[in-house]
Amino acid sequence: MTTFQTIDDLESAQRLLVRIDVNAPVEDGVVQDNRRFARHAETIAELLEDGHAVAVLAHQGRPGRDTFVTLEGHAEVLADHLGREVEYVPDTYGDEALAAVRDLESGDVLVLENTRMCEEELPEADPEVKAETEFVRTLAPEFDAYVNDAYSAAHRSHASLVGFPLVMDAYAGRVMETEYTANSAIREREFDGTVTMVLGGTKAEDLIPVIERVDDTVDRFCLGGIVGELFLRADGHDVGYDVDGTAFFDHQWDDHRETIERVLSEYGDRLLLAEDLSYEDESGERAEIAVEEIEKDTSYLDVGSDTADRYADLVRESEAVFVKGALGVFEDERFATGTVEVLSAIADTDCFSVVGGGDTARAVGMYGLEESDFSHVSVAGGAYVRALTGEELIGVDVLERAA
Ligand SMILES: Nc1ncnc2c1ncn2[C@@H]1O[C@H](COP(=O)(O)OP(=O)(O)O)[C@@H](O)[C@H]1O
Ligand SMILES: O=C(OP(=O)(O)O)[C@H](O)COP(=O)(O)O
Repeated sequence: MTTFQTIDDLESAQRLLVRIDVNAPVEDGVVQDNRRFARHAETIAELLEDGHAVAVLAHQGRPGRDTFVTLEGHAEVLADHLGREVEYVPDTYGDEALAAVRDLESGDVLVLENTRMCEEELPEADPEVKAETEFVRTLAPEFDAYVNDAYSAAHRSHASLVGFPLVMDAYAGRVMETEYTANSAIREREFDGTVTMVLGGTKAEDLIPVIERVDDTVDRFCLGGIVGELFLRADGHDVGYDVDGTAFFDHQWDDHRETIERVLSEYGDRLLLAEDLSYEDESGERAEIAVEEIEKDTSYLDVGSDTADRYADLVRESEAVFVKGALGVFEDERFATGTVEVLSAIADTDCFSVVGGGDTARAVGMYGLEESDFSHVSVAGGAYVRALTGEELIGVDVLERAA
């Protein structure tokens, strides 16, 4: 049961401001399609069929990262999924944006510029504060209603996610509704056998607090990716440092060192770290090294084969497996071993399984696995792991308040 209004409750032919989350990988400046586009395209198609006019709000990347780009490419990917023209305007709520919004007619869809290019979108603040921003105050009167479909960003208290429901009618889109229902239900399940959580990816800051909060439901954690390297650093290995200009490790280490060290010492054998890692050698080939021998100046891009085999064996013995984040840079086939071996092991068993993360979910399709091999493939990462712990999502909370 949802406690917010959904798009089923909308009157037809409205002017809608629709927040989606198509935050996606960017390679050489070009946005890559991921599962999020197809899922949100279904919501938008349904809205257009009902005669609504749709202006889309979304973010991409974080300021300062090379994935922080405009939404021009996103509009093209959405247009491919929808099979119709999608206008893009390089402005979010200035004169150009307002002119384009006023021209919208029933059945039209327009993508506004990356919300994170507006100063008032970030940083996080209370919904009441965000509702007072010029961003929200300028756009809200242009629309009949606001639809939030961005479940995967619902853990962020940013203007485009939490400001609008406080000042106008607000509804959940299909992705918001289905992801919320599926992820909330997971928490109610009980498992007789071993429950394994596989944690990787780049956003250690989202995962480290979760490890402690799911402590009583998860029997063991298999770590890889950036989060795994930070734990290896705490374990005394020369890894988990920013090298070659990366900005993944040091700030997350500074912010979470205490928790990482505490979890490492308290969890013992339940917390599994990589025993070998993989990197690119001088000839551009995948090479592997045992963690005892690793050197500080190398970028490690995947767990090694022994670690991948060990994690896959543990998955095969489990009754439930939760995955968030990739064990390596799976987008590059040379460093996909850890992620793909573990996902394949899950797909081959009939355990209850959830794979989460906008980027990680993409690995399922990229390497010939079927979504039907998993109990649930979530397009959300940080929001899904928070749902597992029963933590409230602020973006959902404001929709409930609006109802
Ligand atoms: N060792 C690593 N170095 C750099 N990137 C990594 C490493 N391991 C995993 N990744 C990256 O993590 C990304 C997925 O992590 P993240 O964005 O946190 O998760 P998601 O979007 O799936 O929630 C993948 O795109 C992968 O390339
Ligand atoms: O991709 C997202 O989260 P995820 O990687 O946890 O799935 C969301 O778009 C949130 O992005 P953010 O983590 O930069 O705030």
